[in-house]
Amino acid sequence: MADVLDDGEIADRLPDGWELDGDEIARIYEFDDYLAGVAFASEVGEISEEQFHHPEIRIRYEEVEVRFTSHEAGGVTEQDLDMAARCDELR
Ligand SMILES: C[C@H](O)[C@H](O)[C@H]1CNC2=NC(N)=NC(=O)C2=N1
Repeated sequence: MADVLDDGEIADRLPDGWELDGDEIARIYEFDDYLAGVAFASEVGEISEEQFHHPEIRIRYEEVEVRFTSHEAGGVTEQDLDMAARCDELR
């Protein structure tokens, strides 16, 4: 099982635009219209299934919030940081 990172390690390595919120990392992506956000959420779902590491995704009008944590490990791990970078690459 992956090791949980401490707040300092996370702060040092969190990609721009992401924030640490408790035992999760989160980012809100903005879009010009609702369906662009829906399409992005679907792409996030696809890479999450590929990596078998799944976020909470909240789709709102013109924005999508993505939140990662490693449930089994009980906090933020390398996998979460990796998935954050992968989500950013979709933009
Ligand atoms: C049984 C467990 O849910 C699976 O091993 C995977 C599925 N996707 C997952 N996603 C996330 N974010 N954390 C997990 O610990 C996790 N575990």
